Amino acid sequence: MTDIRDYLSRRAALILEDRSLRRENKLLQSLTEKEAAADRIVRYIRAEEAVSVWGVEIPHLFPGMEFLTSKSIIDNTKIFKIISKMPKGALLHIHLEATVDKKYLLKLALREPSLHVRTACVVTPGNLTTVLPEFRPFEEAQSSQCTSVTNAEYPANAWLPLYKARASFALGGPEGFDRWVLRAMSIDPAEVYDTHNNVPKIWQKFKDTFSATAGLFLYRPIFRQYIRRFLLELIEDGISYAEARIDFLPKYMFDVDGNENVPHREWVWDFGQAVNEIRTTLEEQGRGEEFMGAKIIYTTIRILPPEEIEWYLEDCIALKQEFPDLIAGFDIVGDENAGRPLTDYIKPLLAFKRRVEDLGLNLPFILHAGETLSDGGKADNNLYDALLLGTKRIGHGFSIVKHPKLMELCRENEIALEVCPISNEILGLTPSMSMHPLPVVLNQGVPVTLNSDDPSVFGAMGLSYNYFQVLVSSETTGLITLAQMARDSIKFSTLEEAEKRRATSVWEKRWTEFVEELGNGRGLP
Ligand SMILES: O=c1[nH]cnc2c1ncn2[C@@H]1O[C@H](CO)[C@@H](O)[C@H]1O
Repeated sequence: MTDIRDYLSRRAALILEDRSLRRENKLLQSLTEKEAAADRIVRYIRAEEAVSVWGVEIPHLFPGMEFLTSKSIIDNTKIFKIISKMPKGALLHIHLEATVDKKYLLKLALREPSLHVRTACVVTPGNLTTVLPEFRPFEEAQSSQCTSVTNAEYPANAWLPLYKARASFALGGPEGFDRWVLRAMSIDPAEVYDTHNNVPKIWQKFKDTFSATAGLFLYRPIFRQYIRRFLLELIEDGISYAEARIDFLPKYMFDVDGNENVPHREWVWDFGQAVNEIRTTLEEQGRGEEFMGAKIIYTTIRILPPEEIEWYLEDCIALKQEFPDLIAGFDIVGDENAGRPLTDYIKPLLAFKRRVEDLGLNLPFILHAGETLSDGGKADNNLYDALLLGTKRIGHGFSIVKHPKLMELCRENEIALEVCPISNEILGLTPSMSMHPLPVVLNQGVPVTLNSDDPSVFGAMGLSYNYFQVLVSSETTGLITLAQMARDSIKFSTLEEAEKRRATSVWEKRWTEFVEELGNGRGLP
């Protein structure tokens, strides 16, 4: 092979062969002119911004770098503005407790006179960043001789009315109180990249954000408004359907009377009500096509002793029977490195599978697995169990690239990965998107959907930031790859076939409008 033309054609053939498993390959062979133009435009702008935005040496920037230090830069890029307008299909991996903007959540809380707050010790300048607020409602205001958690006389764990504790907060007044609470409910760059820069430490902080939020989230008047806001936030970012994981480990939430007595069926009921209301509102505005609804993936946490999981599995089945359109599947969540592996639960999980089959329910496992750096450890091995248990999709599957056989299984049996790029970076699995295993998975032809996991904790609202990080960190990946993932998000959802057809055709219509706008320049920032 010494002839240059011969060399170049063999080179092109080799590249084509190398990429032949990629799922967008078929699409690429049959692009409309407008799609091809939109793809070229995005590639052009990306290349230009790789130099003008990300080519700066001091401070060292690069596309796909740490999210929290680059977010304000991302916000101002043309690529981000374009991606924000793209229709995204379905969002299949999101933990409801970590979705709604925390400032909005705090605003909701401050409107609730029955809410109280407490801390495990006096809050001081020295412990401000580590002491967590805990919230809960009481029917009658609780009184204490002391009105402030910052007062040296504050008795540990004494409940104070929220508005009093806020007004009397000595470390910056009400604004200081808000800063303290918001900080406890989210993660900041100094924690991710400095004080908590490894997996166990950042998981500790991550779990604290859920503890700080729990008392607000699990208060019914807030819960109801929270779900509405969650749905509106999705729709705002071009997402038309979601399967949200909810942690059902607490058996009750607090009701408006301050009693902890609202059972799970009421949570699901409230969720369904919110979905219906948002649907009606959008239909009234002539925007009905933007929203196909939302479902719940029932989850419990991998700290649960195996003998206790049966109650939750039965609970999940009962909820599915009562709300067949709202319960999408079952999962066990939490830190896979620290918590129990799936093997601890095999017996009850197999029994659940049999029960579900006998009852003729459509209630699949949709399991977290392989969200880890380990190779052959218990968290990595969860992948074997998730697949053997017949998981419909895999939550994360970060470590699957170490297992060619498992990738083959996912490809052959069409088991999609729910990839959460920003989550993986912030939770310490990769220093940047350039090191993320996503390209390996894509090149192996494994179906992938992109997801946000815990957007309000990571400060990455919607899906656009995750789409952005993926698009800018690979030159193979283009707009058409993202389109494939968006299509796949509908295909691998638990929607019924007829609903999928409808969702896909609406998506196609919005996609066509999107590429046309890009092609004719109107959609350009
Ligand atoms: O990326 C994740 N992997 C595993 N568990 C998670 C992740 N994000 C959130 N949670 C867990 O989900 C529960 C709330 O639904 C929380 O317990 C949180 O730790």
